[in-house]
Amino acid sequence: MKTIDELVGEGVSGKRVFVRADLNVPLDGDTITDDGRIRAAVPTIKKLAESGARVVVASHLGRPKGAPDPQFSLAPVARRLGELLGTQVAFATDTVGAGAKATVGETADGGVTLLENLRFNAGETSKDDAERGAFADELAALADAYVSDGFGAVHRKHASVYDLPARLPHAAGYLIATEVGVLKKLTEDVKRPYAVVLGGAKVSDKLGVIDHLLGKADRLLIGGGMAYTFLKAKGYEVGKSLLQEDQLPAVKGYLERAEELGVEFVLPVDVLAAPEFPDLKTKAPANPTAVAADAIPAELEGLDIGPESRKLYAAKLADAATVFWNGPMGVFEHPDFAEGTKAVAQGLLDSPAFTVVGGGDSAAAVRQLGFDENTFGHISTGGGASLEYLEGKTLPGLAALED
Ligand SMILES: Nc1ncnc2c1ncn2[C@@H]1O[C@H](COP(=O)(O)OP(=O)(O)O)[C@@H](O)[C@H]1O
Ligand SMILES: O=C(OP(=O)(O)O)[C@H](O)COP(=O)(O)O
Repeated sequence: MKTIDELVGEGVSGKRVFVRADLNVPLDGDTITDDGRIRAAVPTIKKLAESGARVVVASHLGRPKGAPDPQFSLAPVARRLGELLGTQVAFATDTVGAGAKATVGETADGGVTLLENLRFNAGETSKDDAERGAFADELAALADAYVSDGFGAVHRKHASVYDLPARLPHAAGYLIATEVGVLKKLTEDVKRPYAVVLGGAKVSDKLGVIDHLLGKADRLLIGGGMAYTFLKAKGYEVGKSLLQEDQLPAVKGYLERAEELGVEFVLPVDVLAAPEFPDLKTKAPANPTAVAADAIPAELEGLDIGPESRKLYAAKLADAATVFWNGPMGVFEHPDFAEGTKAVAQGLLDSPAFTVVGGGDSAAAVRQLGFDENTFGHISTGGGASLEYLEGKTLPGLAALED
């Protein structure tokens, strides 16, 4: 895999260099609520601009349906990127159309242009190779070289991630190198005890990784929406909590295998529950009740781990040597359900463990809850991508960079 330094060493001055970044940031209207992914993209863009390249940056944002949709425009991101780079970032109003061609054509040596959302084009995410390839051809016409730096999207077989590097001289950017370097350590020479904390809401995406982690980790701490499928698998009632009914047999299998292998599963002993999912806009008080995890009343929904579980999870992190954490412990966006996630973040800070936090929401949670991100070993910009890497899967966007 060629590095960006090698590419720059070959000379990029005056060349159009396409940077596939992951600038998929959370937005409230057109206000960016967490700019971590934009900041993570800066070193690569800066290096190329300082080397005289005409930098063409592209990303997806959210999941629009293959056509322009103003709520997913990257315009606010262009403004923020410009502030962070300390330069004007030209924004193309489309991705490969007349607007993009004109804006890229006007980009000076050392200048930066951001294209509009890649996913405004059906070809970007198409499952049809020819349709994706045709879109990749249009993207390739805008550039002379390609730098892959959108780690959060390298697990996607999308045109800009997978097909475009085959059409241009290509290299891996600084973010890809950092992310892969840290995750590699977790797959190769992990220091033990190795604890993995899993939570969040993308339950079916994440259950698969447990199968793999059973052979790697010493301890698995389960919280967030996925905890309830485990509690149910143990025969407990979970009321109105998030439940992945079809995964119950698999989860029962994980619990049995863990016992055979001597891997410790840590599940909540109590949860904070409420009759309704909280209003995340008004943040109106939700009046949660702490209830035992083996008897959640039928009319309640578990929305965070409870106070006893917070102590338990902190204790299980205190003597770990390595921790990987993906997914918040509760609906942290509402203050009534943020304490579990805070307790895990604090537990990691109090522990001597080398800590990797992965995932868009997990990283945002750490920052939004007031923690200094620099005190964590590594905050990954990719949730799904880091989990799939740890699973040992071939990530399309990384495979495409190999020659
Ligand atoms: N008990 C729960 N029930 C429903 N949603 C939950 C629960 N716990 C956490 N969540 C939600 O999970 C979301 C984050 O999940 P996910 O996208 O899987 O994490 P990440 O982006 O870090 O990989 C948050 O928006 C949070 O509100
Ligand atoms: O937010 C992302 O992934 P993550 O929530 O797994 O960290 C990436 O930008 C990928 O987005 P996608 O899951 O819509 O392909």
